[in-house]
Amino acid sequence: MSALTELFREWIPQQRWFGGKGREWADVTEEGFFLDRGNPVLSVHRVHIEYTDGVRETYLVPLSWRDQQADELESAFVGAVASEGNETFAYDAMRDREATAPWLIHLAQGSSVGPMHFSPAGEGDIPEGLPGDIVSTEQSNTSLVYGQEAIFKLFRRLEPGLNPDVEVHGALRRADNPHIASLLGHVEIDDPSGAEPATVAMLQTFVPNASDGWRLATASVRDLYAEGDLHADEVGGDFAADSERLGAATASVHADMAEVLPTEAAAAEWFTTVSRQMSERLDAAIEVVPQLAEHADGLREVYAAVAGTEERVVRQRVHGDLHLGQVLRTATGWIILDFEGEPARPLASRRELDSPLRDVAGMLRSFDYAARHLLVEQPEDPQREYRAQEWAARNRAAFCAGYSHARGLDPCGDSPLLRALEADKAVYECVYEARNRPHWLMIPLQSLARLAGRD
Ligand SMILES: Nc1ncnc2c1ncn2[C@@H]1O[C@H](COP(=O)(O)OP(=O)(O)O)[C@@H](O)[C@H]1O
Ligand SMILES: O=P(O)(O)O[C@H]1O[C@H](CO)[C@@H](O[C@H]2O[C@H](CO)[C@@H](O)[C@H](O)[C@H]2O)[C@H](O)[C@H]1O
Repeated sequence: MSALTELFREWIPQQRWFGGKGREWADVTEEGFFLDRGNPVLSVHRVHIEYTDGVRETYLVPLSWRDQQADELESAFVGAVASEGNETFAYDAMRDREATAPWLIHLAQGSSVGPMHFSPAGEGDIPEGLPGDIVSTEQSNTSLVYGQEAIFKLFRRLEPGLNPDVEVHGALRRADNPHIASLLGHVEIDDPSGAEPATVAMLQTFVPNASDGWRLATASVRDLYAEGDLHADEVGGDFAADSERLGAATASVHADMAEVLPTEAAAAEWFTTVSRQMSERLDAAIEVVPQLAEHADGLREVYAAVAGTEERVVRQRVHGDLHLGQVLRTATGWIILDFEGEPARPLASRRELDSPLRDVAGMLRSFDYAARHLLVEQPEDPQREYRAQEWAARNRAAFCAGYSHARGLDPCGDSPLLRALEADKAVYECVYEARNRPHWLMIPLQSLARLAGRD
């Protein structure tokens, strides 16, 4: 094994963006090239990991190289490598500000470097020459903000094919949708085995002076808890009007996606397939989170009800992982981000036509999350639990009303599919939390008691 792959074996599992947590590594190889030979030198590596369960994944890791250790970059240090008698020091290039300019310079020029191809969208200015600052929120990918003008998102896990984030943003821009940020360009890398190129990165206009929905919603919940006996509609930080606008923004995005991307009426087999897939996902999730087993019977009934449904659903492209952390509130309204779907799903399945209720369910789950997350670190308090539920119910209803007014169809009626999609999302969240934030596992687990019909 090369010195570099040894470093990756140590360093990658500790990175927030690494999706293979909890899996044992069987083998690792890497292939790299130089993207920029300036100071510092910038190299890009595709790291191919094979796990003992046979699954293979490829991650993208850009490194910056220095002749001496840089104290100010201590938290970005990956390791030292000896070459021809000298030691060079490798850093996480996304945290090394001096190594961030080449991405935009190449995008502005539309260059190709080795296997990597940079494509400007031809709309809006690319602020080349500026350094980028890493976005510090918890992320599946890694983003750099360039001078509050543009945001560059590096997709860490590579798969052949155009990333839906680039594809959908491009389509919604053509539809002139007001609830998205403009696409400024994207980057692809050739596949070594001749498959379609993988999308490496996306550049978008940065939305300044905005707050994300999670921050706003949880501030509203905090206000409610601070106010002794008042109800959600009586305290200053009521979020319902914003939830309603968010419902309308979601409906607008769905309507445009259905207009400019393919659609298809759902046939009976689709409901059967969705029901089976949910059950399979539950089986896999129980392996990771054994506590899910106590809800399994109830959940299987909820999923079985989907197979027999006669709902009229038009399948279309959807967001796929819509939650309060994916929406930004500006002075004028909501912007929806990150159309790449659930990061753990294979790319092909993230591009499949689906029910828009998948996104409605994601957002309904998120209201539940926002309401409950403060309870996790508190001793049990039935009064607060009641208020959390009240807050969630109020905002869920407002979101549905906003969606319904804007699209002329109520997404939240008594739908077996919606209930099953909510349960399926909560099962996904249990696995996500067990792997990334075990202290939050209780949030989706407690919701599952309700969704599986035990509460
Ligand atoms: N166009 C944008 N303008 C302003 N902030 C953005 C923009 N795009 C993303 N962000 C910020 O970056 C965070 C992560 O972006 P996101 O696309 O959701 O990445 P990930 O796929 O890693 O979750 C968002 O929660 C938001 O705070
Ligand atoms: O934003 P990502 O694409 O990285 O999505 C993943 O991480 C999310 C957490 O950051 C996770 O969302 C869950 O926690 C949110 C609060 O942090 C909450 O608003 C969501 O409702 C809940 O699902 C998401 O599931 C995961 O895919």
